[in-house]
Amino acid sequence: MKKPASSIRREIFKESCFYLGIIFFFYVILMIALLYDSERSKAHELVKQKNQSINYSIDAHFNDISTMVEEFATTDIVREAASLSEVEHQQLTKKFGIVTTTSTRITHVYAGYQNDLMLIDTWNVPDGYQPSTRPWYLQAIERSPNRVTGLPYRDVVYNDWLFTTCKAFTNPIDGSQGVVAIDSALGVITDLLNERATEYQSFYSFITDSTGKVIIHGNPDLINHNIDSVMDANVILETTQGFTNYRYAGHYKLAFYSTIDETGWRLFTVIDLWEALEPILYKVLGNIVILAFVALLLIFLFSSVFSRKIAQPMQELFVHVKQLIRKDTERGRHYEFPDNEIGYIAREVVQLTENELYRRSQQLEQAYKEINASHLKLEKQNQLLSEMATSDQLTGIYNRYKLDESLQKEHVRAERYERVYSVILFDVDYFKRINDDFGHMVGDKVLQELVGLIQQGLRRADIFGRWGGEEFLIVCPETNLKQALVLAEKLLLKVEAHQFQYIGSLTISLGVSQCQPNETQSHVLKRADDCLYQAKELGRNRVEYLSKG
Ligand SMILES: Nc1nc2c(ncn2[C@@H]2O[C@H](COP(=O)(O)OP(=O)(O)OP(=O)(O)O)[C@@H](O)[C@H]2O)c(=O)[nH]1
Repeated sequence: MKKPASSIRREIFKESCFYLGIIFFFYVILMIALLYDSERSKAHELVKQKNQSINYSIDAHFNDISTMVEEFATTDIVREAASLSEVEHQQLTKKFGIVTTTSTRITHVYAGYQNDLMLIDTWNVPDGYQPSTRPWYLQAIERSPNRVTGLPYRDVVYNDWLFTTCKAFTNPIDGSQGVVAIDSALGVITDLLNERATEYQSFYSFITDSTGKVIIHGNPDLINHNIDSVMDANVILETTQGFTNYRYAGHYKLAFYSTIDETGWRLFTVIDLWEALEPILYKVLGNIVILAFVALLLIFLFSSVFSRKIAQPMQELFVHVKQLIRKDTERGRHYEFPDNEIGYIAREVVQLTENELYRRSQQLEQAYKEINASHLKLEKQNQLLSEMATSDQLTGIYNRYKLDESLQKEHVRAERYERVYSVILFDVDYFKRINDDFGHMVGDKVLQELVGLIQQGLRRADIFGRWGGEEFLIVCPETNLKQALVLAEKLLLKVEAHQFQYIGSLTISLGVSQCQPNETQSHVLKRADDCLYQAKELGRNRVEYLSKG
């Protein structure tokens, strides 16, 4: 039986690998999609939260300052200061100073008047300083009765960027105008902007004013530039807040922008999109490793389970059938096929195979018996043939051919060992008459009866055969003439005394001779024949011999 090219176990392993590979592939795709969505949402959420937190802080900051400015703008001593005395000026300046020192976020609190009176907390106003010409004063007058919040300008003393919140008012005494203002340092806001979101290294924020001009940015060179110089793309910021993606300096950015209510500024919070999505790669790789391990485990599990359930019974069946076909009597361990379709098929196949083998072995056995029988028959026929070749058909004793052969052997043996043997040649007297009187059939019966009678008087070692017609020869090994004569006489008397069926009595004549040294067997026979002839001549029913042997 040809060995199968593959095995069920291998097939199961291959199929498990294939299908689990497909599941693995789709799972990885799904995982990437889900992770992408989750990481993207997380990044969106974080950027938005951070943006809103900064927005609230800045808004709160300017809200406090605006409240103070509003309060100062309605306070009598502030509004009327241009009409008041130096002492009252000092009182107001002192008040401004207290506010400045109690709040770290406030740099200066001051008021400028139409008559160029300048009252400020700690700063020594230089001679000739005209507040009414300063941008903060002019803007506040221009926007009056509204407040101006967060007007950026560069501090003349420290060259720092400051934000002024200011509001114009009218002196109720003389109707002149004035502006009260509070400065807050850029540092307060940049500190807020620079607070990093721990998750993302690329995180930063910047602020533009309502016209799109950059007013606060980590890179000071970009301040006062249009938003176009910060973003490659022309982002249309029509809504008050939202997400935007853009490319800047070769990096994809994710940004959330919102409007700071108090100032009308736009606050942008930005991260590198790659940094947001990078964890996906590591998570996917990590998951792939875990999943590959799980997949291998599952493959191993599936293979072993299916192998046990399907492959093992089939393999056992394969081995079983192979053993049956090879007539391997040394069966392996006993295996109980499962009680399912496979087991059913296996048992049927085993049964069929065993039946077929039994049928074949029966056939073989039958063929073997037939061969044996014909062999026996042949042997019998051979034996018969051999018997026919050496036996006389009528009497069953040795024929002439066998007698010749036996005599020759005995002659050689006697010569070699210097031993003696004798021969007795005898013939039925007047046998022709028996044939004539009783018929040939009776003659045959008489010859058979005579042979039986003679055999009774011989030794086992004597060789007895039919010499021809009604003439018989006895070869007596280790027997000298004297002993042979005794035997011949005995046989003579025995035949004479016997009553034959159909014919009654008959006689025989015998010629006896003993082998002499250096003569041939023919000589021995010739002498016996001569003696027989002589016995016939001398009246029959007698034994004759020559005295020399
Ligand atoms: N029934 C029968 N007769 C045989 C057989 N062989 C030889 N004979 C007969 O035996 C007879 C022998 O006759 P003869 O040779 O004249 O000798 P005899 O009649 O015995 O006379 P003597 O030998 O001289 O006593 C013949 O008639 C043969 O035909 C045989 O196998 N069966």
